[in-house]
Amino acid sequence: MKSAIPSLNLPAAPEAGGISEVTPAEGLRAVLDNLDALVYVSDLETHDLLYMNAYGRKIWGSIDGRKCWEVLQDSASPCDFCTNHLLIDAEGTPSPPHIWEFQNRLDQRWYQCRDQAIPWIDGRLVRLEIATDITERKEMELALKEAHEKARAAALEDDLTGLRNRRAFFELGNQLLKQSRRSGSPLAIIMFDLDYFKKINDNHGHEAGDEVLRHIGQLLESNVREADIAARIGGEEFAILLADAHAVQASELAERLLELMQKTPVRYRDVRIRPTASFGISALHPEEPDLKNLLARADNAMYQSKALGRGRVRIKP
Ligand SMILES: Nc1nc2c(ncn2[C@@H]2O[C@H](COP(=O)(O)OP(=O)(O)OP(=O)(O)O)[C@@H](O)[C@H]2O)c(=O)[nH]1
Repeated sequence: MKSAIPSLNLPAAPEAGGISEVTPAEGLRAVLDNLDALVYVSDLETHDLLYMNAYGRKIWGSIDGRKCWEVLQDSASPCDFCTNHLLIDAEGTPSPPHIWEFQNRLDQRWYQCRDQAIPWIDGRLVRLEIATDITERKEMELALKEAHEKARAAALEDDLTGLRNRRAFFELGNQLLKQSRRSGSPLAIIMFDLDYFKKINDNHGHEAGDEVLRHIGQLLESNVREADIAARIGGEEFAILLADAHAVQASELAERLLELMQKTPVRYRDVRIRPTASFGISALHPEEPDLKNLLARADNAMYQSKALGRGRVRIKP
């Protein structure tokens, strides 16, 4: 006895009497309805759903007289991410399959979709989508990406103050410097070192010193703009890169920080500590090779502040 559809390897149907013969359509339906993937066909223009296999109907329900965006997305209009326009070229001939990944709004699962324009049984071109659930892989990828971003953020942050660390200062600072050179906008730097910090540690303990450093971190966080880069670049050394600013603006900010250090003492147990710092300011030269150079000038100015008695601001143009 021969099978009715040998290419589908279906069981042979009896030729006469008994059970009716298996048609090619039934055979294809058996294959499509047992696939572990969504398969659907919709009209490229009207978005009417013409076919959806059992996998899809089980998740998204019946397709009768409904559009793909109603069934698959519960939307009131075509999806803004619809790929129909990518499936045929300007002459109206089918383009190569378009493969993409997205998260379905209704079941919140991730799918890899393979979209293609194919000739339908009545001759018109229609959209065929085959979508495979890739949620587990996607979740693993997203978790890995998140862990990677967290690790990177931690590697660029100073644990004690929450400011950028030295590495981040140079990494981000050099980017900002290049950007400023390209756009021709000014860039200024403030560098400061706390005065007689060793005495704070010696007199009140290391924990009190840490509290002072944290306090300085908060002062910087609340006084620099989003575009600026504030960092702790050494034990009691800080630097701020000020985007789109000249030395005079940097100097004004430094004076304000010095004043705030005096006005808002650090409370540690029963003592109030009023730290001061020596500030050095500089600004980007048109031919500045890198951030190291700019920082070296600010460092030089900072040492002048120390030499002149500390608790002051010096500019080295
Ligand atoms: N509490 C605390 N102290 C630190 C930290 N990092 C560095 N220090 C201390 O900072 C002090 C720096 O001392 P010095 O380099 O002599 O400088 P200074 O006492 O501030 O004196 P001048 O800079 O000359 O005004 C040292 O005692 C370091 O141990 C830190 O993370 N926490």
